[in-house]
Amino acid sequence: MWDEKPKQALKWMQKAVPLMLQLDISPTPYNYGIWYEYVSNRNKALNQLVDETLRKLGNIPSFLSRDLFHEFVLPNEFHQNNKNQKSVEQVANQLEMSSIKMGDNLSDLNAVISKSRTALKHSDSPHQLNKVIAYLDRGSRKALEASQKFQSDLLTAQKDIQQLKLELETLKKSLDIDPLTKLENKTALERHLYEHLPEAEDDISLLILDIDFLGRINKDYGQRAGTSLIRYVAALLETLQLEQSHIARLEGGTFGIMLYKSTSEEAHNHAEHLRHEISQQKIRHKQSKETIPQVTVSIGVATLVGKESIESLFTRATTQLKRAKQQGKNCFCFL
Ligand SMILES: Nc1nc2c(ncn2[C@@H]2O[C@H](COP(=O)(O)OP(=O)(O)OP(=O)(O)O)[C@@H](O)[C@H]2O)c(=O)[nH]1
Repeated sequence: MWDEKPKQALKWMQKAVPLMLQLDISPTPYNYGIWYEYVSNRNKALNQLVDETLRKLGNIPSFLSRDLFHEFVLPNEFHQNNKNQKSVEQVANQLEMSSIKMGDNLSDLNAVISKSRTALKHSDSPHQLNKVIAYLDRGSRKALEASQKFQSDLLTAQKDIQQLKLELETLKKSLDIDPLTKLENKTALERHLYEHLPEAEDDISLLILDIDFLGRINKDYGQRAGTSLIRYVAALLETLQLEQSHIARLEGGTFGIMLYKSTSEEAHNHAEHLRHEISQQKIRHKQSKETIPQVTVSIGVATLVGKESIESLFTRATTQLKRAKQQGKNCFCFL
């Protein structure tokens, strides 16, 4: 996508934008990049993935746009600047050098063996035979040393590869974690929802839970107290977590809870359970030791229906949360 002529670039852009509008694709920088590349039709793997995802899900989820963009659209130079990419390249280069050396040493050993064979045909005295044996001995010892060195290079490469794998895993995880509460973030929750979508049979629910009057708590007790409260609620939600569920902090004092393999009735019961448990907490302000007036939450619940999109599920749960707030808070609403 980086070195075509302006006329060609304009042509592709003019093709990409109407297609995005037609398919109702959000106009994000990631999506522009992906659809530009898509209409250029030069990356079969990308086009296949996009077509398949559209067929299955009806749109391209935001986390997937990001992944596709990084995998297919970013220029190679970017990847080469990437630290992990560089480390992998280094390991591959070292392995390549070791294997070339090992190849050379094996060819040397082959030459020694073949020369020894020829010499053997003409060796009719113990003295000559001794010379051939000594020659073979030297050759095989050299090959043995080379193979030991190769083995140790392989072990080092294995260690480096394991380390890189760990680093990548940690990096991947950190992208999905909310630093404030250590719960997962919205991207991770969306990922879980999309993962469960193919087998969903109206048994996925989304609860959006929001701490009531957080602004007032911030004002009365200070921002730090408000933030501690967010962490407190996060920890409590984790302890009350159902087995088949995922919890994430979406933003501020708002959390998303996805329940899978549970009926809408179970989702309503869980929402009520969470609301009740939180309202029963006696929370003290750390500095003044004063008990904070009852902390409550409002919850919006929506259960996935038919071929509904995740975006629509979020919208419906948010609408229900708004209703709960309007109905006086400390309650849950569903549709
Ligand atoms: N302490 C703290 N406050 C935050 C954080 N993120 C957002 N907020 C605050 O949370 C408050 C949320 O305000 P609103 O959405 O108006 O809601 P509210 O005051 O909780 O009132 P209701 O939701 O209507 O009950 C705002 O004052 C934000 O500044 C955070 O990380 N820490």
